[in-house]
Amino acid sequence: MDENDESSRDYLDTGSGIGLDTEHLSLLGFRTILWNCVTVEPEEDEYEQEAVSALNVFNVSYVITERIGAWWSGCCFRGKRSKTVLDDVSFKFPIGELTGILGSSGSGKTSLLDVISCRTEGEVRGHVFYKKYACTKHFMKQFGSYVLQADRLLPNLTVRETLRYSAQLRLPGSATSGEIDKKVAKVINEMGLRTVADTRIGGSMKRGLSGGEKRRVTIAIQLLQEPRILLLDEPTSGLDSYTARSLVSNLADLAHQGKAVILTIHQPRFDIYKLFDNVGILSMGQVVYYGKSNEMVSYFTGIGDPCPQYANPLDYYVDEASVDRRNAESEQKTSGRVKHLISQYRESKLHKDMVGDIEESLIRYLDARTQPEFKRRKPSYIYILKCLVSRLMVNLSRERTGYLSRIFMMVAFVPFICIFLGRLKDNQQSVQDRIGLMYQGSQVPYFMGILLPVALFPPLRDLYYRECRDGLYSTGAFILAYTIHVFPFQVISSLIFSSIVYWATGMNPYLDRFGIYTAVVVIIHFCGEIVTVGIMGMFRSPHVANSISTMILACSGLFASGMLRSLGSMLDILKWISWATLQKYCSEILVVNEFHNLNFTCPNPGKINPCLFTTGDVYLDTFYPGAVDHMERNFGACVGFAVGYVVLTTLVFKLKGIPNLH
Ligand SMILES: Nc1ncnc2c1ncn2[C@@H]1O[C@H](COP(=O)(O)OP(=O)(O)OP(=O)(O)O)[C@@H](O)[C@H]1O
Repeated sequence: MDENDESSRDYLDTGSGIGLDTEHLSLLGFRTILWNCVTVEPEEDEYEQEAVSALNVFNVSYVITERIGAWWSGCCFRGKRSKTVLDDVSFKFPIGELTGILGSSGSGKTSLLDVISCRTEGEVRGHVFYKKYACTKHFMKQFGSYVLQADRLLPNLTVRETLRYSAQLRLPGSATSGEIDKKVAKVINEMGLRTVADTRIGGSMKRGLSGGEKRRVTIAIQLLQEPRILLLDEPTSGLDSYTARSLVSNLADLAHQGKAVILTIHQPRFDIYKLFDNVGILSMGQVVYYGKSNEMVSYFTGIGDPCPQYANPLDYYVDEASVDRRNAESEQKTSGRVKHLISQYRESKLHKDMVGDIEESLIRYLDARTQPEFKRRKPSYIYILKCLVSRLMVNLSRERTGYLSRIFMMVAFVPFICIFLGRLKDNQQSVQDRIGLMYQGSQVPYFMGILLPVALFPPLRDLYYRECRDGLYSTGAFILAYTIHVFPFQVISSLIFSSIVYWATGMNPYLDRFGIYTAVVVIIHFCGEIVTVGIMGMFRSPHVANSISTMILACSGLFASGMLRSLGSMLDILKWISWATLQKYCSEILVVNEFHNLNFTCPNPGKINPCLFTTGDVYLDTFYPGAVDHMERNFGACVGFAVGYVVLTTLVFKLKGIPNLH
């Protein structure tokens, strides 16, 4: 799904609004709501001042299409089936209050947050509006924040650095360094991170923050842009009960400062329950209870299901709302009970009053509907690029293994090449040795270019997915920043590699030829990395990217280099394909660079060991005819490939879109 595809919430945002007014209440069931797009800042409007203002979710259903059977069966109708994830649910989330959404696994909690934040993958019906504003993707990007279940943070940055870089990307371009620092200090205090502000985040290999502190950092990042709506998917998962309580208490404080804070949670302790202003219990995509937390027990008691003494009400009622699927009999029994609870809630005064309230708000929303002007003054492209490059550099500089492997991994291959080939001579056998050496020169840098991103790119990609979804920067800026940050390392490692291999094996001893060899190694190394990154935009698994990229390298080495088999004797189709490979051009450059103007000795001319190649040019005329005259063309093609791969990688990431991360 395209991140910028506003039409995915088409039920909210098309048309002119002509003819829709309060008399059209009968239209409450319709799918498309319209508004006039005028430029009003939310604070400036009296509608904003009203105590009834809230985030409203009205009659929302969410249906996804899931594939069944083998992957190829998805292309015909029979291979798919629809699943109703949320079925006609309504909520009124008051501003300034903390709401907990509970339910057993698969009850639709995360899906509800997905719908509110416009991150859905299926068909959504119903209305989501905040005061008089439709909650479109644009609106949510500007005024809402969604804290996902997983913390996607760079492990080598400190808390302060993480927040500082995020602030640079999030705050208006006009924000000064002092303002950014102030903002960062504020959220550090708000989330209770003062004592760990200068501690590294840490990762699986190197310990840093605790799980609870990482959650706080993730939330703090979202607070930087002062959202009005804060959604959190299981913020307490994996935390001990004390840490979970203190986190929820923080969230309650934030809500009471005037935000609508909604979090999903599995089974909170009683002291967490007391922190919620409102509680919603979902089951099978429907609502079992939604209302004030302190009225929940009396509601259930009223419908004949009192909470046993000493039981935690949330535990008890979430259990009551769960379906036991261990066997058919218990499934039938428990699902009957849950259906009864759902229908009782739908018939309850509590639900009817809330729906009545939302309908009233909907009429007012329809009358006053408008959208705030989306005029977030983003930082300039150059500023964003500088910030991204700087963050990548700092992150890499803190990771010794990654940093050293960027410089020395290719060099580790040098001894094998030198020991295997030894020092080149100028006899007939050295023709074969030279070809072997050129082949290594065209393969090793590419292969090393594959290995590095397989290990180092995935966490950066995850961070990009989150930040790009939050609208902080474009795909192009990310790929360019990545390219800029790896390029110096590629030049350095290629230079070390070529300096040793070139002089130790005794290739053509001219500085200009050494320069050409090095330049080709840099280009090949660069292309190997960027192609792999592009494939990782297509496939989530780094191992798949590794395999595909290695296969591309092996195949193009086979039929495009001319070093394993003469190009002239190959099938025409393979010859044509070879024109579309980097290997063809860089191999020609390497071979000409080494063989042109080279003389070979011929010990017994005309007798045994017939002298096939008296000079390197004879070899070139035989196997690479015309290559000497194509040096500029071939160089141009290699540079073109490098630039083309960057563009292609950006396109792949853009077209593939951002997966629905949780
Ligand atoms: N994009 C999707 N594709 C397939 N199934 C989906 C999708 N989104 C939601 N579902 C299904 O909808 C149901 C509700 O999922 P959801 O993630 O909202 O549940 P949840 O209550 O958050 O569960 P948990 O507590 O385990 O995270 C599940 O059965 C899930 O498999």
